[in-house]
Order: sequence, then C-alpha cells, then structure tokens
Amino acid sequence: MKIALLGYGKMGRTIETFALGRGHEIVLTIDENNIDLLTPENLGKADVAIDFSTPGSVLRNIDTCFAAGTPVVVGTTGWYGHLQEIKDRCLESNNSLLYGSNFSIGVNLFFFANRVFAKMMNAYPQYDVQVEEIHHTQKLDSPSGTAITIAEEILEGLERKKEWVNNLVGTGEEIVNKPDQLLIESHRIEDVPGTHTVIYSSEVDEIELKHTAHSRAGFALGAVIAAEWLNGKRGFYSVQDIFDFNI
Ligand SMILES: NC(=O)C1=CN([C@@H]2O[C@H](COP(=O)(O)OP(=O)(O)OC[C@H]3O[C@@H](n4cnc5c(N)ncnc54)[C@H](OP(=O)(O)O)[C@@H]3O)[C@@H](O)[C@H]2O)C=CC1
Ligand SMILES: O=C(O)C1=N[C@H](C(=O)O)C[C@H](O)C1
Repeated sequence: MKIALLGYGKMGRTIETFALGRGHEIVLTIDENNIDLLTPENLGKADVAIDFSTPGSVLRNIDTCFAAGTPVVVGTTGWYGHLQEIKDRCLESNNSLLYGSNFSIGVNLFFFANRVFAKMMNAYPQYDVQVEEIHHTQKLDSPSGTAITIAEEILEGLERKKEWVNNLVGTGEEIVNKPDQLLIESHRIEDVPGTHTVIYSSEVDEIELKHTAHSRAGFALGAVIAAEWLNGKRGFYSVQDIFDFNI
C-alpha cells in the first residue's frame, strides 16, 4: 500500500517504522514545515492517508483527503465536536474515513470491559465512578480522546451519571463534580505515553480497570492495521468497527 503520513511527529515517525516493516511504502510526509505539499494532487498518489497531526490542522487535512478521494485514518484527537459534520460530508461525497481515539488492541479490549462494567454497576449504587488519564506534557488536548470515549461509554451504560466534566490537575481551576457528573481527572507528567484508569469506589473497597501503554508501538501498529482494513472501502467508520470482541 502507498501511504501518506499527515503529521510526522512522535506518532507519524513510529507509524512509518511499522508501515515499512509490513511492506508498505511512504509516498508523502507532511508536517508544519512543508504544508504546501498537502494538495489533492499529491494525496491522490497514496492509497490511504494516516493523520496524526494536531487538533488545529486535522480538519483541513481531512478536507484535502476528501477533495483527493483518498481514504483517511484519523488518529488525531481534540476535534470530536465536529464529528457529525465530518461524517455527513464524508458520506455525501462518497469518501472514506476511519477515526479512533486509540488504535491499540489493549485499549480496545479495555473499552469493551468498560462498557460491560458500566451496565453491571447500575445494580450497585454504593459505587461512585471516576476516570483518570495521565499523558506527557506536550499533549495539546485534555481530556484525552481515549478518556472521552471511556466517559461517553460509561454515560451510555450507567444511568446515574448524566454528563462528564474535566479537571486538568495543577491548573488551579479544578471543580468539585456533582453526584450525577462523571469526573475525568487529567494529569500531565513528563514522558508518559498514555495511562487510563476507571475507578469504582465504595466505602468498603475500590475496583480499578487500568490500561498502561509502555510505548507508542501499540497505537502505531493499530493505525497501520486500520489503514490496511480501510483500503478499498467507502464509508465512515470508527476503530471499534475493526474489532469484534463479542462474547
Ligand atoms: N488515536 C491514537 O491511537 C493516538 C492518537 N494520538 C493523537 O495523535 C496526535 C499526534 O500526536 P503526536 O504524534 O504525539 O504529536 P506530535 O506533536 O509529536 O506530532 C504532531 C505532528 O503534526 C504536525 N503538524 C502540525 N501542523 C500540521 C499540519 N497543518 N498538517 C500536518 N501536520 C501538522 C507537527 O509538525 P511540526 O513537528 O513541524 O510542528 C508534528 O509533526 C495527537 O492529537 C494525539 O492525541 C496519539 C497517540 C495515539
Ligand atoms: O497524545 C497522545 O500521546 C495520546 N493521545 C490519544 C488520546 O488523546 O487519547 C491516545 C493515547 O492515549 C496517546
């Protein structure tokens, strides 16, 4: 497969290594310094584009992929307020896009367990629940996209929580959440690739579901697998369409 990498930072470079290792070719790499190369004509040379760029650039990158008719895998987070609008445009123009807040198999297994747990916990009102995420200090968005997915799936399953709220710890602007609000606590610590925890606590005990990424390898391999899956398909997909964990 011929791949265009939109965003050539920590993730773009790791994805390149995995893509080459699986026999693919990188035909275009875009970062802030060569943005003039991001044209429909150049993108048309790729079978698929993979975007791990920034919340401020991802929408324009998606538009250019749509103009080129090039399927795009979007790993960038921090743009989900525009999800419905992008989905509509993708389907109207007969394009293809697959997005995911987290492409690692481990986190997708974690998502499944989180959905099951949230529903189970309707019967146990003595437990309160909280989400915690820890990432490196260069991260531009908070809460993390993964934490948003986790929180929204808890809201879908657990009737006593109505909306999520976020505290970026250390800003001095932390709020105290109401009982029907699901708190996502964000921490920024040097060099942490990504740790997510769901904590159910009662007066007598605590249950934690926790995923710790040891490196970016799982995200990068998952993104290449997603690009292989999307190649040749039309439509709007999420990473959860790739994994089938039904039990
Ligand atoms: N879904 C998932 O599994 C994962 C998602 N992510 C998400 O991926 C994104 C990237 O993360 P990461 O690689 O760590 O970030 P980096 O900051 O390391 O890399 C971002 C890259 O985007 C480039 N960039 C800036 N503006 C543009 C533009 N207009 N067009 C194309 N590229 C641009 C930067 O260029 P320059 O260096 O020149 O500034 C840089 O190369 C984040 O949103 C992060 O949350 C991260 C890990 C896993
Ligand atoms: O910015 C990161 O690094 C990561 N971002 C994603 C997110 O926002 O959830 C995924 C992963 O946790 C790493």
